[in-house]
Amino acid sequence: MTPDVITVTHGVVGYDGRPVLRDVSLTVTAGEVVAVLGANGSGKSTLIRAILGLVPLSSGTVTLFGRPVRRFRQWHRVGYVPQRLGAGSGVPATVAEVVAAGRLARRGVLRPPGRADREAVAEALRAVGLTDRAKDPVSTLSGGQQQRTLIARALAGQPELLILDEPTAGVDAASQEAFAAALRDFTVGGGTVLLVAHELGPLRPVIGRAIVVHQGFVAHDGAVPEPAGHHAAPDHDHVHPHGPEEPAGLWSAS
Ligand SMILES: Nc1ncnc2c1ncn2[C@@H]1O[C@H](COP(=O)(O)OP(=O)(O)OP(=O)(O)O)[C@@H](O)[C@H]1O
Repeated sequence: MTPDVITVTHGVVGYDGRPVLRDVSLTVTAGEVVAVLGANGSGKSTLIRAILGLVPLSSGTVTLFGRPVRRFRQWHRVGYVPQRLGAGSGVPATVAEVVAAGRLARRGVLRPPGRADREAVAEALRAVGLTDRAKDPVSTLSGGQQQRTLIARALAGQPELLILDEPTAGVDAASQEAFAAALRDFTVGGGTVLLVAHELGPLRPVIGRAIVVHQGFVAHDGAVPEPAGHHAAPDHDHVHPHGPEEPAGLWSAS
């Protein structure tokens, strides 16, 4: 049996007493690439942050690699790319330095980087197509390239699970393609991915399953739904996971 990497069981999360996730259950198993979809404010980032133990559940449970997230200590097994961090703004660090920071959880701050660290950084830069920019200050990169730098930083830690919050939002097409290729390599190596997305674009072929969050519940868990405008396609399988009040346009009803 494929081991469970993430489980959420009847997860409830609220801010200031206002419920955001009302009753969410899901399981992600090793080697899956799962997209979390849903309208703005539906709770996608909150779900990701609850999975990482960054926001507390008011009820329910989360496990990572079979351990309750509260007691999870093996953070080197997880790579996290938060939403719109902005690696570059005002930071004089080079691309290679930012990516090398992704090794810290593995080697600790006191030990100087060794050959394995240097190789992991080089491999992560290659995976996202930024090898030729390694020595450039991050601030000189485009927004998409900065986002790729953050993804490389997560990859450099050689995690088993990658969690990414809107990794391709506002990212140029070339960076989206590079990211899709990096994800494919990561999963070929046995990695598991959970990512939040608004539009899948070039990521679409890499995604194996979609979870649609709607009004604090999982409205759909299964095949990747087609976005609006694809209903006439001959292979359209009529997956309509959205609720009746969901605004049209993202994963719209026909
Ligand atoms: N730290 C917080 N404190 C209070 N309310 C919050 C906090 N974080 C998020 N919220 C609220 O919770 C709801 C869900 O937010 P969340 O960021 O999880 O949604 P999302 O689906 O990721 O949205 P988007 O697609 O716009 O990024 C929103 O109404 C948001 O305003």
